[in-house]
Amino acid sequence: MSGTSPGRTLVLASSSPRRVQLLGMLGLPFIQDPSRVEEPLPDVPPGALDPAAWAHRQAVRKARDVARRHPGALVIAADTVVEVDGRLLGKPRDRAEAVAMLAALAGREHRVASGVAVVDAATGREATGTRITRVWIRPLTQAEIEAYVDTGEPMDKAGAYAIQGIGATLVPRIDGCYFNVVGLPLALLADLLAHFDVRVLGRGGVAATPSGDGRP
Ligand SMILES: Cc1cn([C@H]2C[C@H](O)[C@@H](COP(=O)(O)OP(=O)(O)OP(=O)(O)O)O2)c(=O)[nH]c1=O
Repeated sequence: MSGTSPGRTLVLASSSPRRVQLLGMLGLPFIQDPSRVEEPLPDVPPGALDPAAWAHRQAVRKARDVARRHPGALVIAADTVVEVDGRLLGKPRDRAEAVAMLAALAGREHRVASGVAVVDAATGREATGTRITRVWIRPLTQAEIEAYVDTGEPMDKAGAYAIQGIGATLVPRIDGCYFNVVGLPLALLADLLAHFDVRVLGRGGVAATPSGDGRP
């Protein structure tokens, strides 16, 4: 068992199978306990919400919520939103919304913002951060959009696509962390965990030192 201090429980505050899989890749033992406190995106004019600030706020809310149930644990939460033309896109509510989101993203670049929060339930100490990845989606015909929505893949994904699935065929290019798009930026997470002396590669393997609160 690499990394965690003896007796320290790591809790992933997420219902996302992608986040479970990504955290599992790091080889740190953890348990899953999803939070239900995520706020719906408010209906505000374009540009009114900063995507990274929104994702950060939701990640902190989720982590604090679950930390209350796990005294002594280190709790990890994340949140992911897509931003295009100053509008934030979460998960589509229905098929029509998924089609509209994909039409808005087709043939251009957009941004994916994820916030990550690690909360020490024993002390209340928090390490948090955000990452933004630029993603290009190729031009799509209406028939392609409908066919993609028919696969069912878009429905539980921010922006109505999954870069890790069939959606990979829509994305010719990204600039930034791939794992950020899937929902859990692993390089950032490793830096945040190091603030609590949890090291993916063992002592000295992660650059950050366990000082400061890790805020961006
Ligand atoms: C853009 C994109 C998003 N997503 C997913 C990641 C997130 O699971 C989801 C965004 O929704 P979130 O609200 O961030 O997360 P969630 O509700 O799925 O899970 P939880 O709050 O319990 O942690 O979109 C992909 O899987 N692939 C992609 O390419």
